[in-house]
Amino acid sequence: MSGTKRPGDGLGPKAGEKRWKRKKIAPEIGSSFRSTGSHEEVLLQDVKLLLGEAHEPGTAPEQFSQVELSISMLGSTGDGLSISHDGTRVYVVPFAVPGDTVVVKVVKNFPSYSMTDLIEVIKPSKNRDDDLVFCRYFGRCSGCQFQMLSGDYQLQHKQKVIAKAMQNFSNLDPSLIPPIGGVMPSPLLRGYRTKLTPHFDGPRRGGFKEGAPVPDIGFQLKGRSFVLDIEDCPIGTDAVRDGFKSQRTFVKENLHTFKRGATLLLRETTERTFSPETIDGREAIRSYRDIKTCITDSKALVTEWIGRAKFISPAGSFFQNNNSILEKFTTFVQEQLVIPKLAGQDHSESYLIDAYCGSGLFSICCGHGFNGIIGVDISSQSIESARKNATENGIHNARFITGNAEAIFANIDFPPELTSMVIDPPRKGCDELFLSQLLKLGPKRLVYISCNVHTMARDIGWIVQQGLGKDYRIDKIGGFDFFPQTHHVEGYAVLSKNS
Ligand SMILES: C[S@@+](CC[C@H](N)C(=O)[O-])C[C@H]1O[C@@H](n2cnc3c(N)ncnc32)[C@H](O)[C@@H]1O
Repeated sequence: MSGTKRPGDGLGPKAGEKRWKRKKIAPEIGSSFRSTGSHEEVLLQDVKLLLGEAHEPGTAPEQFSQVELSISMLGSTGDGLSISHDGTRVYVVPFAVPGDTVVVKVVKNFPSYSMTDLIEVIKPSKNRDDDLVFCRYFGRCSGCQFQMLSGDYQLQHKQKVIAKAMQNFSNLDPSLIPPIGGVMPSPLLRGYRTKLTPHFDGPRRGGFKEGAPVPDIGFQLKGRSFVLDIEDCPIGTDAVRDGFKSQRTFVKENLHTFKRGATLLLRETTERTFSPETIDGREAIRSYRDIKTCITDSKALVTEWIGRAKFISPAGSFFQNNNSILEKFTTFVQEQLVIPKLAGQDHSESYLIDAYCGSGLFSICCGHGFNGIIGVDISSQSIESARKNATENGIHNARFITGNAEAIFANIDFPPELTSMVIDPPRKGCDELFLSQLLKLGPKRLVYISCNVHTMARDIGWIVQQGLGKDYRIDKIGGFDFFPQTHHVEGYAVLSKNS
């Protein structure tokens, strides 16, 4: 990519693609609010870090002007960041790496930073390796940000993102934050996503007429509000990629049946057939064969295996979508759930709370050996799957309830000193009602899992602060690379209640 001027061909929008994605106005530096962990808020923390606390925003560059910049930092939102020569403004440059010298076009100005399109890399960083890029849409699609970076570089960056999240969003004294652990790699760096949801826009009213041109079908163009036509996504598993191709054909052939734009569901399902093997007449390790296909009906059931655990759930319901890492991940979570005092002992006297349990991932993969389990999720469909999946996988002492996460506290009769709790909320994190009831109950061990390390930092900061650092201490923080090639990271934090 370096040294080549290719506007509209991998480095920026095509001619005419001027529409800037309409976004909520980003809160500016110094405003106070309960953090939401939004993209804008995270970006602003990085801007603040680069500019320092005391600064007067400098004059904004002219919109659509071109500027040459040196990239000094990779931000937590996955964009390269550069500071202006006078130190008063940050430029946000997609697909840029620290050490790159680039030419950018200014697209939109905010008081302290400017959003840009990358026009040209004139001197590539030693950290950039464009030969690693494996997708022809990279540089225009908003899905991946890091294909030009090695796997190790991505992991180290994500570890820094978690550290910065703790520093900027937890409100904790640094002495209360343990060193951030390394980010565990994903066995697959591409071809890992078991679910993709490409989409297309439709006419404002009246539906697609017979013979109407086929709309672009794909993912959002980076920094714009419209769809980039994508024929294939190599981040998806083979089954999902095949499904993508046939769904594109289906839409083209049946366009007139769509009243408006739509999101297509592509979700992998696995049919596993075992061939029993016997040694000396006794059944031994069973070999199996998997046939993987793509389901597109959100109500149809899909099957997924994690080690020996089998999960069946509706295709449209939530499930972690990098299967290749889930066995390693759930084994890790299981180890963290052991109450330290009980380590090495039979922990049949201990109990598990699975908050935001979905279709039962942690209750089932980590729940063997617990004396009792209770899970909660707002989705009745997921709870129905959790109940069936638990029974099918030999977990017979679990109860699952449908409701807001805090509803679980009225149903718990476990002794808190023998109770571990896994908390895996959606991106927005937990609300204070849930957290305050959690503190009141005081389970001995907490394992917080999140796909948004910023709301995770906010919530565990709150838990620790409420007890003035005396109730809960943070034992471990780190991450798993659920989403290689993207800026996302799955974070975890392990907390113990002081006795
Ligand atoms: C990140 S997913 C985790 C699901 C599950 N632990 C897993 O790993 O498969 C978050 C889950 O929280 C549920 N959820 C969202 N808001 C909730 C709320 N207010 N109370 C309870 N569950 C909620 C969603 O239905 C979803 O299943």
